[in-house]
This record gives sequence, structure tokens and C-alpha cells, in this order.
Amino acid sequence: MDPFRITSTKVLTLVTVIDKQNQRILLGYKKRGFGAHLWNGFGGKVEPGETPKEGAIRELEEEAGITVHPDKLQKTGLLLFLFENDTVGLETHVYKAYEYEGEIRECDEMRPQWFDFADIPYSQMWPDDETWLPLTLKGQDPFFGRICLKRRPLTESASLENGVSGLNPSSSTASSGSTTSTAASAGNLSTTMTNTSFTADQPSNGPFEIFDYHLEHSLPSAPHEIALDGTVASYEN
Ligand SMILES: COc1nc(N)nc2c1ncn2[C@H]1C[C@H](O)[C@@H](COP(=O)(O)OP(=O)(O)OP(=O)(O)O)O1
Repeated sequence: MDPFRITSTKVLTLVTVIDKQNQRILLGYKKRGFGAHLWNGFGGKVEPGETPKEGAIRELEEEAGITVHPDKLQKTGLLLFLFENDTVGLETHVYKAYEYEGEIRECDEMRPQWFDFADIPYSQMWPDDETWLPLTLKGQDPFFGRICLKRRPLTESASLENGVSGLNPSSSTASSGSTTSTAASAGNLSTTMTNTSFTADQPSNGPFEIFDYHLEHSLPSAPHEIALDGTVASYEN
């Protein structure tokens, strides 16, 4: 049986705020919960009754204290994170914003910090970020990605005791949406990598490593393109 087969998804958002003029990006250090101790964009579960975009704006406000007008929030990608032997996939709607209002502030969940494009801390981020964040920064978006992750071998995970928590990705409370996916139609980018191994000199970026991934330059044009199990996501680009 395919260890990456899923029967449903949770709908999540992820926002990167980009300061084009100064060539830097705003990331947040996750203090607790799923992905704790990693730097990431801002986001979380889409609440019932919310669109992904509304959820993204709400999470950005909650986690970084800033507001983005809906017209200024651009869809940069749709990423489907699949975890080995977990039938719940994470359907993650990724956005970027070049403008915001308000003062950036820390909260109990996230500590925001600017990073120059040249100093993005990929070694302390989810391992998939290095595959797609550069596309966002270079404007090579939108993209669709199917990213399969598996747990690092135990000895390595054990050495990450003080690292990432939230070890069961589907254990956190559910959000709206219930969709599974097939590959989207072919785009002009097609990147595939298989079974990247963790090396001792690679700093820890969590208990998971990429098993394989596929990225392409096209968002599914219609929800049915990402539905496998008869359920259909309701999302907007
Ligand atoms: C698996 O790979 C992932 N890579 C990246 N870059 N980001 C990920 C990955 N898996 C999840 N994420 C992102 C998506 C969301 O922005 C957060 C998870 O959100 P969380 O579970 O913390 O949602 P909240 O609604 O904030 O949760 P609580 O209110 O329950 O704390 O990580």
C-alpha cells in the first residue's frame, strides 16, 4: 500500500511577508505547537466558514500583529504535504504580501524577525521550504507542490529532543475542508527529487525529511483537480 495515500486533508495557510526594497523576508520563530523551534511563515488552520485567504489574514494578524488588505495578499502556491503512514494530508495555501499595516510584534506562539534573502535560515526551517520559497522570492509563482515527508531515522530524531515538537502532523485539531489530491496539470516547471538523506553535518530542521517532492508551475485550475476521494476543497486563489 502507498504509505503516502491520503483520505482527507486539513486546510492550512502560510504567509510570507516580503520587503522587496530591502531584499528581506519576515519569518516567525515558532515557540510551540506543530513545527515548534523552526522558522516559518505565518499561518495556521482555516476555521470553519473562512476562506483560506481570510484565514491567512487572520493568522498573520494573530501571529505577527500586522494586517494585509485582501487585495494585497497574493496566492503564491498550493502545497500538499503528505506524511508517511498518515492518511491526513495538509493542504496548505501559500500567500505572499509586499505591503502591510501595523507594527510587527511578538506573540506567545511566534517571534517575528526579518532575514535578508541571502541569510534565510533554511537549516532551521521545514525541509520543504528550500524547494519552494526561492520560487516565491524570484516571482516564479504560482506553483503547485506535492511534498512527501518521512520521519528521520530514530537516532537522528532522538538527537533532536530539543527540536521540533508536534510529532504527529495530523494530531492537532481539525480545520475545515476535506480534500485529497492528484497531480495537477503539467506546467513549465517540473522538479522531482527522491529520498534525500539527512547528513550529520546538516543542522536539524525538524524530525521529518523529504522523501520526495514534485513542484510545478500551475495551480489546479479547478478544485476537482486536487480531489481524490470525492470530497472537494472550496478555495480561492
Ligand atoms: C510539512 O511541512 C510544512 N512545511 C512548512 N513550510 N510549513 C508547514 C508544514 N506543515 C505545516 N506547516 C505550516 C502551515 C501552518 O502555517 C503552520 C501550522 O499551523 P498550526 O498547526 O500551528 O495552526 P494553528 O491554527 O496556528 O494552530 P493552533 O491554534 O492549534 O496553535 O505550519
